[in-house]
Amino acid sequence: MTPQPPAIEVRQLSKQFGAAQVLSPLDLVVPAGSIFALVGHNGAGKTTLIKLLMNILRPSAGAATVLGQSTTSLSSSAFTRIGYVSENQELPEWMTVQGFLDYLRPFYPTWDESGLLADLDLPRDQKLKHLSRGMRMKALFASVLAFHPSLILMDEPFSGLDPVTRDELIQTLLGRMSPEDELNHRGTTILISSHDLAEIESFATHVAFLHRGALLFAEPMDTLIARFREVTVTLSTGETVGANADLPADWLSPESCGAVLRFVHSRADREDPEMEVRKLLPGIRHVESEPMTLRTIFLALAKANRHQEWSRS
Ligand SMILES: Nc1ncnc2c1ncn2[C@@H]1O[C@H](COP(=O)(O)OP(=O)(O)OP(=O)(O)O)[C@@H](O)[C@H]1O
Repeated sequence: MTPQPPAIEVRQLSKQFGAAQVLSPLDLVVPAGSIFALVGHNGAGKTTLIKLLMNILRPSAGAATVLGQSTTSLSSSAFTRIGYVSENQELPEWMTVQGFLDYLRPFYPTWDESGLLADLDLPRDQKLKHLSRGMRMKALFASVLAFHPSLILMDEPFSGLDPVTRDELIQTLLGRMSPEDELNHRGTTILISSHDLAEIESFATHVAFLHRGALLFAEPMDTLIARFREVTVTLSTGETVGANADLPADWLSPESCGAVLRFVHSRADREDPEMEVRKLLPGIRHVESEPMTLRTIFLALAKANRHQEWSRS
């Protein structure tokens, strides 16, 4: 089987607004068929990256392709294969939900909205301007899922939604993704930015972490989860780890209090953390290492980066 080209390929893409460098030159590959999560603090550059991919913004330097076409020259037929959902999207407020779908239908040869309004429990005759936040997001999902896009870019689609609505949207999204077929045509690719890390961890296949406009990592979710462990070391009575101890760089945010040392191991896939600790530190009484969630990994990385930035300044 021939390998599929990536759904998105970004090469040294950067963005400046005036003198402010909002995205540093970054490289990113989003495999076809993946559900790729983009995470990062407020202001990290997630929306800017998604807007560059949609050609809503022009890059300051570098280039990107989506579905094999350069973002700066996306054809109208490419847009019939790309869905875009953003929390801040403007809608034709005067239209009803059904009127909105009727308006969009002629633009998309692959349109099929059957069952969508029922699945999303959307009132077809209600005007968009009278919809609640959750209902608006459902209407947007319906308008995108109806044309079966090959690629969906989603910017914070779950922000401010209650857990039931979020779950309904995720189930509808996953239920309507096209699977890989017998000819090895990859199914739908989703790039999604979100602060809802527990939700993201439950269904994303890949994750990229943007920090102040720089890409810290991008990798499959399972390798990321395998890489990180929270380690607690209890030393024998009388032993301590000094504040200036020379600990490995991949032991993040080490904190010691008396005979207890805690840190986050960021390369636990390479070496068993318990064995490594026993080799490097004398007088160990007990070592415990716990798996981490995407949320706790994100918090540990944020803390480690903050610490690095402070110690550089
Ligand atoms: N048009 C603009 N002009 C100037 N600065 C901008 C513009 N758009 C975004 N920025 C700045 O770019 C940075 C990145 O913003 P962006 O919206 O991409 O971040 P984000 O990661 O999506 O944040 P959030 O999670 O809060 O949505 C911010 O510092 C923002 O103030």
